[in-house]
Amino acid sequence: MAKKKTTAKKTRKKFKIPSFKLTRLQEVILGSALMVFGILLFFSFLSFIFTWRADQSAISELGSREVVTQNWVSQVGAGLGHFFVYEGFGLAAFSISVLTFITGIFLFAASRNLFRLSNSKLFTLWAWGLMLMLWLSVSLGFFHEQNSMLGGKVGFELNDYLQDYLGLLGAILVMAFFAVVYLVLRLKITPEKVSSYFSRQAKEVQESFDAEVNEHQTSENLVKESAPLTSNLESEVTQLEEEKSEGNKIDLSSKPINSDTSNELDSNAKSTEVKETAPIKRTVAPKDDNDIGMDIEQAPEEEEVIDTKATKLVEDFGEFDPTLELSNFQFPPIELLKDYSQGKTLTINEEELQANKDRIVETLNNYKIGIAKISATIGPTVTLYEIVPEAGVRISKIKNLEDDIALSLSALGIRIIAPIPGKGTIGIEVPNQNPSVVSMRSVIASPKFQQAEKELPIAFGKTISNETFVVDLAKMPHMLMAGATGQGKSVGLNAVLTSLLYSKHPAEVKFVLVDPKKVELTLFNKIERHYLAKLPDSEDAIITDNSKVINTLNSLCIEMDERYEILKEAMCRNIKEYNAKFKARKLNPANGHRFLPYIVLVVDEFADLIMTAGKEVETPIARLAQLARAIGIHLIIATQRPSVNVITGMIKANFPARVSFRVQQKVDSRTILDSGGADQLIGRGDMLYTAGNEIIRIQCAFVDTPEVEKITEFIGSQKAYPDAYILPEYVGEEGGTALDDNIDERDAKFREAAEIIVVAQQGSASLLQRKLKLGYNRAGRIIDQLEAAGIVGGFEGSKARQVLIPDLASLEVFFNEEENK
Ligand SMILES: Nc1ncnc2c1ncn2[C@@H]1O[C@H](COP(=O)(O)OP(=O)(O)OP(=O)(O)O)[C@@H](O)[C@H]1O
Repeated sequence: MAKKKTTAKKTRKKFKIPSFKLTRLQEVILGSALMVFGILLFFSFLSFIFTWRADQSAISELGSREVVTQNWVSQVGAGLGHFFVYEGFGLAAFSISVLTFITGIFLFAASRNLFRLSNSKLFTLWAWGLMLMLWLSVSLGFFHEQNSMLGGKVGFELNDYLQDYLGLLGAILVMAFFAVVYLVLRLKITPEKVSSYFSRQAKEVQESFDAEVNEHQTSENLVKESAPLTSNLESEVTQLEEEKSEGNKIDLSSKPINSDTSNELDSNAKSTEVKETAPIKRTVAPKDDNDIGMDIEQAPEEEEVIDTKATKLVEDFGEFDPTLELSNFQFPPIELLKDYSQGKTLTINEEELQANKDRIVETLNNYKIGIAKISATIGPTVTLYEIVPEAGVRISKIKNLEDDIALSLSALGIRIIAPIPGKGTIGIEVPNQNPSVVSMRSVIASPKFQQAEKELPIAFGKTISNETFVVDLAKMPHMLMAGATGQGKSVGLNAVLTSLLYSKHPAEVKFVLVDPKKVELTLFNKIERHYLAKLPDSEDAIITDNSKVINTLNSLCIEMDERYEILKEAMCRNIKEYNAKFKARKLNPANGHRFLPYIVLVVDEFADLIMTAGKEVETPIARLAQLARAIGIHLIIATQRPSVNVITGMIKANFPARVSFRVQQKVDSRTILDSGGADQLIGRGDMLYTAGNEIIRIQCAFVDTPEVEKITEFIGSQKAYPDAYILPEYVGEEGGTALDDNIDERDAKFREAAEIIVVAQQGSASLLQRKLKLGYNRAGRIIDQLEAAGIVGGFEGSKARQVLIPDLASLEVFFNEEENK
């Protein structure tokens, strides 16, 4: 599925429909011209059908004023008809007039808003329209004998050609095959759909038939049943009279005159009422005179309701497509990224390898460690030498000598892994003399990234064995990133963001960017209305002011709570399940359900933030980190100073994925990775990654500022949402307080809110949120104020509050009284 998606995406990237930029005036003029031309074509063709014989002789002389033609559009009509219908496609040529007319309307009526016909859709319309025309023309070619006009010359010739090679039967089969292809690809008609359509139709017919029959039967039964009742009575009365006259004693109780009949009548009436669930009844007759009969009643199987509302909605409208609003969004093409390797592959310097090997063997020999085998894996920046020590050498010995060996090899960036987990060998990583740059382009283009079946795929770079390293941010679920200044942290953050820009539609992911340095992430301003999220009323989506960060973090906490609430209501455990359910139209948007994009919070310079805001940021960050994974909020926090007062225990415990570029001291490395090694890195994107278990050395992909600029410009120049993704409003401690009925301190939208609540007779904050487009907090505060004013009742748990004012007129009276107080 995901593979299909990527291939589709690839084709979309490769094939670009040329976009002609016309001014609105040009569009109107061109649109009208095409509409007129379409109509002209239509009438030319139509009249050509009737007048072609009469005009045939004039065709060769067209152009001169003296020529008289019968065609309604005169010489032009005769010429067009001759060209398109006679010489061309026969009756199928009408498609051209229709397509031309539609294109005209599209341009004339400002297209997008009225007809939702984008350039690409128009292109598809033409392509399919022309193919259909060709098919029709060739198919009508079968009837050439009867009327040569039907398929036109093209239809006839192609049909003839097919028949020469395939015979009549073969040609018919081929045309039938193309018809099937058209139905399946264009109209999306599959055998399943056809059969489900017919079974639905059959069911409907059956139901209406049943209903009619039952109606009929009820009335008939009533008539029939009343007849035996009267005849029974009559016969019984005569019998009684006879018996009386005969002087016999009569036991009236033995013959309940009408109990049977009335029962039957009852049951008949009932059977029509409960038509669908009526049990199946039958009677087993007695075998002989001594036996008694038995009535058997069998309950019918309950009907399965397959046609639920959701499946019907999906059948009618297809799955919900979150990308529909920006359906023409084009992912940035790979060409925007620079290829730093310029086609060069990793070159192996034999001499360097040999020299390093000799030094390793010699150094280890100095410590009396014999080597049985040594092998090398060449990576982009470092080469891993894997050593199998001679039998009897204890690994702990090598581990203890780690620092000494590193010192003896005396090169920056040496890291000793003793043993390599799962291998039982010892690894020594030695930096290459000529490290190669891992370009972002190479990792984005790699199949590993393109085919990654991940929610939020991040292509970090390449591992030591030169494999592209792709991880899923959604699984991490949060990441800490550390590194001394100038070691590649900002490039790393850009690589993360670029990966997401190349893989996720704006509807699927939103970024909250916090950049106290004010310069690192500013480039992303251009994609504000596509990919960024911000607080309501804030001007810039990228947060550079530390005081605003607190509001944003708290707002994210509110978003988190809201998301949990709607997930609970939808009975989903996580965002993936929820979105799948929403796409399948099982959740009603009228109940506050919506497609939830992932939110990625990126904080650069976290140390700075902690220093200025301390607990105020730490608490919401820790809360988000603890709880936000299931509802699709993921945090990436970067810092230069990975000291314990910045990366506190609480934060560390909730960030299992850690990335470290080169740090100054071993202690920093320990703080971030819980082990040394990051102090031994060589910088320039050389990094260690851990998700809790083993530590992987990666060369981070390099993406330069101009590349990011090009990508953001490409995205920013496309049609965008009207605004950035708006986060819930958060009002700090200083905001209004609850239950104080101070008229002056009431919210500006108090009155409007009161009217909404009274009209709906439902005191719920979410109703206000929806109708007034407010944040959760503000809506909640208004509800509290409404309670204080006596318009709504008290909190009633999960139920909506009671509304104490019955209608708008009473509300008006209420406000008037309040004013006069
Ligand atoms: N992956 C990489 N490959 C090659 N060179 C890199 C890579 N990452 C960074 N560099 C080099 O290192 C320089 C500094 O990188 P970067 O700006 O990311 O550092 P930083 O850690 O963010 O520094 P600061 O914290 O001061 O902003 C870059 O300009 C680039 O030349």
